[in-house]
Amino acid sequence: MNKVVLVTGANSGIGLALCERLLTQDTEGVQLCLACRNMQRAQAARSALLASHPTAQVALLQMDTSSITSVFKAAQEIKLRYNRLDYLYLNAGIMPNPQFDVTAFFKGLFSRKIITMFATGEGILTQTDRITPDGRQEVFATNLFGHFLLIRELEPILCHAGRTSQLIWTSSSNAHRSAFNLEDIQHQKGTQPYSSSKYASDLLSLALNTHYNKQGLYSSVICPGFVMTNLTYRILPSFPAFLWTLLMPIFWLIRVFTNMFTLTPYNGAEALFWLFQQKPESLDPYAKYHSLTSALSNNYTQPQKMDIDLETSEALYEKLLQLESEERRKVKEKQKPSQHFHSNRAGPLSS
Ligand SMILES: NC(=O)C1=CN([C@@H]2O[C@H](COP(=O)(O)OP(=O)(O)OC[C@H]3O[C@@H](n4cnc5c(N)ncnc54)[C@H](OP(=O)(O)O)[C@@H]3O)[C@@H](O)[C@H]2O)C=CC1
Ligand SMILES: CC(C)CCC[C@@H](C)[C@H]1CC[C@H]2C3=C(CC[C@]12C)[C@@]1(C)CCC(=O)C[C@@H]1CC3
Repeated sequence: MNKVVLVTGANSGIGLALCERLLTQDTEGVQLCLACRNMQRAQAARSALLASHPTAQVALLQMDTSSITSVFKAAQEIKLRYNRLDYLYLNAGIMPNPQFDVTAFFKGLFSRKIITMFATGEGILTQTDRITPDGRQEVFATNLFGHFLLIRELEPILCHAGRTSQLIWTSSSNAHRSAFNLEDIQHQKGTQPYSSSKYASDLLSLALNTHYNKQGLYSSVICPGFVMTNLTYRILPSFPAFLWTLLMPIFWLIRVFTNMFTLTPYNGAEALFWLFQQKPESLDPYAKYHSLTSALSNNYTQPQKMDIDLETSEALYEKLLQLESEERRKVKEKQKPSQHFHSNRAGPLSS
């Protein structure tokens, strides 16, 4: 039977490269669903995939992970379209208003931390977050919470007796414990919402394994390395695309010192693709699976233990469940006046 695979943020970068790789491996064997916020960009991605794989099954779904209503609506639509979901790639992500600290970068160049700086971006990047119309921090809502709600809504088609399903998070080497605070999970106070959201996804993946493995649902985390995509181009907005291209020889040279410079979306998608081929029961819930590219341009996937613990992951999970209840309550409140007219119809969010 065809595997049903849903990818969020599938219209560009690493998400799109993953779709291309999945179809190249087995065009007829997968039913792809590209979940994107912008349908024009989604259409363009679908056309590109069909151009190289004309017989492939590629469906589109509108979903903005930063919007609670959009996530609930998309989840309803998914449950109508599919009665099983084998792989859910939680890949959509943003790093808004990045600020690149040039002084810290030059200091880093002459310090012992130079390799870590290039591999993780640690110490040289901050961001200014925004508030969504739902009143949540945008980075938290987009990268983490929208995905959490989606998983919770899709539980009936992800958890099936006698078979397994996989959740696969695109995390980052930029995920740091120091950027995350259990008392401020949305990162309202700090200047590293991106790092915080990615560390939270590492923790959440562990908690999801704790709560769902017995129902056949497994969660894993990957790091794509440093990849040239829309997200990274925006880090230096005054830097035109051709200058990035001119820097490529330097980046290839850096690969000699860190294999995290995967650079292309194809290479960055290596671990996402590798996990597709693994038995989920054999995976380590404490490991982050890294896409790596050697100096000779060979791609491979390597697990690395994450700096996470069960207690913090459970505490985060509890807080997310609380936020989820709040959101469900708000949605029910909004639905109340119309219930008067549709009293016998179960609403899409009645679960
Ligand atoms: N590039 C890198 O070096 C690294 C990237 N990552 C992670 O990889 C993932 C993919 O990013 P990458 O391919 O690099 O960058 P891209 O910007 O190319 O891809 C991000 C994707 O997420 C989508 N997206 C953003 N916000 C939303 C939203 N609110 N709702 C739905 N979709 C949304 C984007 O859609 P749209 O086109 O409409 O903006 C786009 O399709 C992200 O999670 C990122 O954090 C992790 C480590 C390193
Ligand atoms: C010569 C200079 C202009 C080179 C500047 C390089 C930096 C902009 C990059 C070096 C390491 C990169 C990196 C990221 C962003 C860009 C760098 C800081 C990420 C933080 C992007 C998002 C991630 O999730 C992890 C990346 C780690 C490495």
